[in-house]
Amino acid sequence: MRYTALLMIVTIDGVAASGKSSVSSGVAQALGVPYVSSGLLYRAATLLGLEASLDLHAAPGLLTLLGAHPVRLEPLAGGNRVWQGERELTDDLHSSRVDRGVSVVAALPEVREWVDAQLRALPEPFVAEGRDMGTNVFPHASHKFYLTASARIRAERRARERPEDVPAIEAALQRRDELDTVQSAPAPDALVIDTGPLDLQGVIDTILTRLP
Ligand SMILES: Nc1ncnc2c1ncn2[C@@H]1O[C@H](COP(=O)(O)OP(=O)(O)O)[C@@H](O)[C@H]1O
Ligand SMILES: Nc1ccn([C@H]2C[C@H](O)[C@@H](COP(=O)(O)OP(=O)(O)O)O2)c(=O)n1
Repeated sequence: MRYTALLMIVTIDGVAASGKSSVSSGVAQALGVPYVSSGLLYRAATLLGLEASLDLHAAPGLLTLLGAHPVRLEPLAGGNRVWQGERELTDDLHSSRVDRGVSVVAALPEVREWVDAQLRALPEPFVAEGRDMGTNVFPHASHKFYLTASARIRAERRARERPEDVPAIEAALQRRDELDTVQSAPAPDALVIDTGPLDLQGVIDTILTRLP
């Protein structure tokens, strides 16, 4: 573990499927700290809302559900896990159904407050990834990064994890980029990295060389 990682928050934001969680996991493992995948909490709220047949545009029903059956994020360096009581939700959070609904849920200010409160309660140090880690949730973070890549490249990468073909995934990513625009601006002090020409280790190394 790097000694200097002991009191740091590193934020890695970016667009959908730009590599945030894979890169954060690699950086966190190199630093010997956990990483925190904020999108999983938005995905968990979406999954539970869908399972309960709730209107995803209506915050009160969702918050009542989340209050009655609390969700817990387990921020491990190798991969985050999400629990609702004894039930592990992790494997159900990356379906196309959740992909389609999550931007609607993430646009609700009350749900954003629910997520932010859980994130701010986590003990430092960690690497946090999402859309607004460097702008809204941890503006005081010591090191901030923002990942981009073209929609086609992101769709090609994600096609390896989803049953749909590349054009369908690309269209869905572009739709979600638009819906997520409000909370997805890079922090002014973030280093923007185009991951298109880089492999995963290349992105991780680009970040690690900028950390103390
Ligand atoms: N630079 C890269 N080069 C090639 N594949 C990548 C790169 N970054 C991420 N990937 C792959 O792209 C997919 C999406 O990455 P992921 O980390 O899930 O993105 P995000 O968390 O931004 O949605 C994964 O299969 C991952 O292994
Ligand atoms: N800090 C965050 C993290 C995610 N979100 C929203 C935006 C995304 O559409 C969903 C899911 O995010 P996640 O990072 O898990 O998904 P992608 O891998 O980027 O497709 O949640 C957000 O609004 N703010």
